[in-house]
Amino acid sequence: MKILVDENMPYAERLFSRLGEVRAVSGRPVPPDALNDADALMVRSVTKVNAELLAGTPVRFVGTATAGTDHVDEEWLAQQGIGFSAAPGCNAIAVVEYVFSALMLLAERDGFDLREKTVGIVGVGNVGGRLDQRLRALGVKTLLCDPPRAERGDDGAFYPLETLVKDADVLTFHTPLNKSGPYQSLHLADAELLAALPDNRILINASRGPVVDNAALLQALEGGKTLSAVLDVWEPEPALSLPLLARADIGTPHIAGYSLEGKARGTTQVFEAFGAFLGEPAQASLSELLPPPEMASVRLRGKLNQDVLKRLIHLVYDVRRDDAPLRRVAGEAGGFDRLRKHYPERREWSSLNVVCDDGETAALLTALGFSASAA
Ligand SMILES: NC(=O)C1=CN([C@@H]2O[C@H](COP(=O)(O)OP(=O)(O)OC[C@H]3O[C@@H](n4cnc5c(N)ncnc54)[C@H](O)[C@@H]3O)[C@@H](O)[C@H]2O)C=CC1
Ligand SMILES: O=C(O)C(=O)[C@H](O)COP(=O)(O)O
Repeated sequence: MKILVDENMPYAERLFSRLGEVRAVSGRPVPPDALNDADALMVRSVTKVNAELLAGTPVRFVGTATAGTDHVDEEWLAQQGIGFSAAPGCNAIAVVEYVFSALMLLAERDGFDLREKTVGIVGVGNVGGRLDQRLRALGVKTLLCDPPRAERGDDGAFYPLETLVKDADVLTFHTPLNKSGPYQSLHLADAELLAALPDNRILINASRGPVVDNAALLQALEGGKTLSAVLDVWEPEPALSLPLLARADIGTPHIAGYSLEGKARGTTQVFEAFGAFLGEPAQASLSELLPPPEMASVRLRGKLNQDVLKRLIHLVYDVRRDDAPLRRVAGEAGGFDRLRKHYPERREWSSLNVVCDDGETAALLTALGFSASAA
């Protein structure tokens, strides 16, 4: 059994070698000769998986250690009888913490209290749903837009996108990239939506670049639109628009989901799915894989206010850490991918044990996702 894994998939060699012979290769592009004798292929979002890549190869299973699947032609794989698994929700917490990190930064810069803002969440699945929970735990009002869920009759109040455009101070996109169909999300934020957005709003895209029409956004910003833009994903990648990056308030190289925990969950989820495909139960736990965090514990005195929360959030992950390097290298060939490939360790809030002298603070931090206790 020969298993090809993307070289940027942490722990893949260690886990998949329990099931076969592993070879780690580049994902953009996958060396074509590597596919000639591969039985399985484990990719990340940078690899387009389709007939062009796999026709005529012996590959029988494809796993992607990602939540998004727009890089995979699932219909073609099914037609060919090739097994497939993604890793739904693996990095949702990381994306939520990215959004919080960005909002805390803008709140400090522009002098607002997040609890006085309304956050509109477009796409309320693994990411959007967790973001909603944490924002509400903090006392922030949210407005949710998810037509597929609304039409399924899921619990909760769902609003049309127009309502969020009109009433939300922050518009944050967490949909898959649907290029067509009833729930098309390609250019969901288009010139018309941008024109309808009142001044001084915040737009966040940590889903897929083309969910926001990047040319229309640049045109709006160049035309004097007062809008703060937080962009983790770009149209196109990796050759993003440098003028748009220059206008973005925060710009990062598609790393919102790049916590170590998120990446490790991605690998373990596809490892377990491949084991099930082979009929060989395979299990892996994060605790056997993850190293101890660099910063494990802090003591917190008194009540939690926004400033203290911001400092705690930025202690674990500060989005400026990823914004500055992108601005430095975005114009260089290969710069975008290099930052992603050599991504420094980043942990999730749960890795920080916060010992509080106030019980309410400990309870709130726990609800937000930190490991908190009162002592
Ligand atoms: N920047 C990054 O590093 C990451 C980006 N992503 C992207 O974010 C997307 C969302 O991630 P998850 O929440 O894990 O996916 P998910 O599949 O759990 O949730 C997506 C939600 O969007 C809704 N939706 C679909 N079409 C919609 C539309 N046109 N308008 C509004 N809602 C719509 C779905 O009903 C679903 O509830 C992924 O598909 C992926 O493309 C995910 C993880 C990391
Ligand atoms: O899971 C997803 O969907 C993502 O967007 C990933 O964070 C993308 O990471 P790579 O697979 O491109 O490393």
